[in-house]
Amino acid sequence: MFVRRIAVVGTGYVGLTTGACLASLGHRVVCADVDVVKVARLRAGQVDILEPGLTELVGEGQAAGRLRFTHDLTDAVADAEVVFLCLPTPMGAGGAADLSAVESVARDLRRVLPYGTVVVCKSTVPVGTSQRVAALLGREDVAVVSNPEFLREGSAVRDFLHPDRIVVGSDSPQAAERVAALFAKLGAPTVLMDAASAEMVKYAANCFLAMKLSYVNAVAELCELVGADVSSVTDGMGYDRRIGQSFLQPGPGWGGSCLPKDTHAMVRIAESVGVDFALVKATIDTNHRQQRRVVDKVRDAVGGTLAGARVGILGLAFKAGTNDLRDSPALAVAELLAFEGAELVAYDPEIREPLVGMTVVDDAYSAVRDADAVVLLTEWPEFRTLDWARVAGLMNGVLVLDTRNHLDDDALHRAGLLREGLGRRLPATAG
Ligand SMILES: NC(=O)C1=CN([C@@H]2O[C@H](COP(=O)(O)OP(=O)(O)OC[C@H]3O[C@@H](n4cnc5c(N)ncnc54)[C@H](O)[C@@H]3O)[C@@H](O)[C@H]2O)C=CC1
Ligand SMILES: O=C(O)[C@H]1O[C@H](OP(=O)(O)OP(=O)(O)OC[C@H]2O[C@@H](n3ccc(=O)[nH]c3=O)[C@H](O)[C@@H]2O)[C@H](O)[C@@H](O)[C@@H]1O
Repeated sequence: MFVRRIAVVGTGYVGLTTGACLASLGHRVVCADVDVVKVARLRAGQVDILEPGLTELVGEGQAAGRLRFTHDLTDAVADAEVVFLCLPTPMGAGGAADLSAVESVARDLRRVLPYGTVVVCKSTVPVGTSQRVAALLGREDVAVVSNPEFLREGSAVRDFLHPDRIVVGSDSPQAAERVAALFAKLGAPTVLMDAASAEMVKYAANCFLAMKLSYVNAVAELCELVGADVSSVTDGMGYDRRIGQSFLQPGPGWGGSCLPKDTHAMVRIAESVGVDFALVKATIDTNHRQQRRVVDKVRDAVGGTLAGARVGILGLAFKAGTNDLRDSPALAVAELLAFEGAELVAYDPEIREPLVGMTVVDDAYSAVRDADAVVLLTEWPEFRTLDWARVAGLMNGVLVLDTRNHLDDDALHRAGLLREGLGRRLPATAG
């Protein structure tokens, strides 16, 4: 394998994982970030995001002299052969992706890139961005490649090192080959295509995943009404290999730093070419409906009005295994509950920071104390093994709304609690 000199711009979930993993594959990597505090912490080996294996890889890379951090872009790219852009592309005005970070770095790179560098856009960006980056770079000698990233938070390193596929798109086949070669050691299926298609793959994949989840949440609602059990339904569906078992778990709505923004961006991409992407719009609407359904259930549980009701919240992160709160459905539900006057006490094993509209406490038992109802919003394993008799003794009410179908019915029932999951009928009696 060729060892390449690589620069990675942006050291968030994607950039840090990319940098540390490429260094672990033997490449020489310099990571740049505008956040000087983050750079200083990374130099000291301190990784602030919860990603198994990442701290170790950062330490090993630095110790081996293959991984370095800087806040100086010029320094980072000084002798780079390939430069990865792993910059944020948050939801901007009207739902479109905000490309300001990508564009500003492209402008800055114009004068400092060594001759013949390949610039790789790993950020999720609308079709045409590679061309836009090429125009901003304004360098005939520099090729631009789209290499969308498919890792999930909480398993970023594993996903990066064992990807289902690698997508590399460029209007320069040589540049695409050069980028694909960086990952050769991973032995993953590599799909080469033009830049526009690669940019589209990322949105098409994330929107498909979101659509699958909204579909299953809508099926869960129907199951409640017709008396079916969504777990059995998805089990029965999932054995069909065309459907698959994964990504069929109902929840309080899907969230996170990407599915929400990418579905909105897709709607805007479609609008920009005169298409009304009704399917993706319905996917987003169904997600909001799911969050409201959770609130309706909590309201019912506390006697029809949330004003003055005390609600214990278990879980705030957008899914288990991460401390990321960006676009967390738990926060969306909490906001709706607070809007109706509920008093919220929340616990999440990985969140300690104070949050507006609720009291964040240090343990689950403090969260459920005096609660008229408890709602589980993130599927942390530790919630399965709570002492439910203790919970029952602390609570004021008896209902635990389990929006992740994560808890053991019998354990709660034995403690005299009423557990309501999603997508199944309410148990008739509590103990
Ligand atoms: N978080 C995820 O699981 C995934 C994210 N993506 C995409 O990857 C891109 C990056 O996402 P994340 O890593 O989650 O973002 P992030 O917010 O975790 O990290 C972005 C980093 O870029 C830095 N930054 C911002 N402006 C900069 C500039 N001008 N120069 C240098 N550094 C700068 C920030 O300080 C931050 O450290 C986005 O387009 C996202 O949609 C793609 C796949 C997975
Ligand atoms: O572009 C991105 O940033 C990434 O977005 C998602 O990854 P991630 O945001 O880490 O989270 P997921 O594991 O996909 O979960 C998203 C949301 O769906 C929910 N979910 C997921 C699976 C499921 O069966 N049910 C369910 O409700 C999760 O709780 C979470 O709120 C995609 O899975 C990644 O492939 C993609 O790279």
